[in-house]
Amino acid sequence: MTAINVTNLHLAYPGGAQVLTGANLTLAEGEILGLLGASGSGKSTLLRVIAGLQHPQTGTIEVAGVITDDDGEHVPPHRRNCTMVFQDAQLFPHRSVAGNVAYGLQAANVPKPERRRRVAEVLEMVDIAELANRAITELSGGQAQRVALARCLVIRPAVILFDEPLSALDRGLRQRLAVEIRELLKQTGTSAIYVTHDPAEATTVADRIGVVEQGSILDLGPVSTLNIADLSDSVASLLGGLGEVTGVITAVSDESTTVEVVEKIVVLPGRQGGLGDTISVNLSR
Ligand SMILES: Nc1ncnc2c1ncn2[C@@H]1O[C@H](COP(=O)(O)OP(=O)(O)OP(=O)(O)O)[C@@H](O)[C@H]1O
Repeated sequence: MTAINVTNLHLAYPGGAQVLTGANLTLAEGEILGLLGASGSGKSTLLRVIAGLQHPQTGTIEVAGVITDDDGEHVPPHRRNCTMVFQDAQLFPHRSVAGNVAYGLQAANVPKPERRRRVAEVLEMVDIAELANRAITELSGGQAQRVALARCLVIRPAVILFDEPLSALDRGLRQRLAVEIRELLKQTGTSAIYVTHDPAEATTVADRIGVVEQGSILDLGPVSTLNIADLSDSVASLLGGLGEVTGVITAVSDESTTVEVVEKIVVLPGRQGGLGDTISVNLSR
């Protein structure tokens, strides 16, 4: 079974340009897709459509084996086997941390003892057990995103849709949380689409990278085989720009090497050096 199947999606805002023009996407069970794209390319729109918060004009969407959109028929958001994490967390300000996390279980009439057990378990997983009774207004940005993630994980959805969840946080925290989010998704077998502007974050979290361009989704394939030399200029620029650059390696694995060049991030295929090494990269073709 596939986690998500999107076929030939079209969407235009009233009075606006066509945003999605025949977008196709397949996400395997347990897979994480990192989605990049220029500002205004339609990344948020795509996630909102998959979540059921907006309806496409035409096209078919299937989430965890269930058709959710087809020919004017739409399954409401709360009946889809997917949830969404937003940039600004969107927590309920009048509920405590535990109250926010319990919300989805209450709505699903999960009995109180099981609710308590599952909330405690997931707060432990995202490493904020000690914040259970804390007011939402007293949380840092990073803590708020941990609560938002816990609120999704607790209902055990097949798919989580992330819309720039870490972009309000500073780079160091962003890299750390990106690693944790990947671990949690893999540990729970949850599939995900992860929208971000930051290519380093995308390659840290995702198995595969896609780009939203001109209304459709371009699949760049697995992170381990990403090669900037194969990409068009517009896509390469999303991954860090062109030309000769020198920078410091900030993340390295057998699959990819991330180089930070002042405020620019470049992702290279394979292992190209050690953490903290200075490296020169020629991105011209
Ligand atoms: N409610 C709306 N009404 C009209 N146009 C909209 C609406 N929401 C988004 N748009 C337009 O649709 C296009 C796609 O927007 P969307 O927010 O999906 O892009 P995005 O890739 O997520 O952008 P960003 O990276 O800046 O968040 C943009 O041109 C935007 O101005």
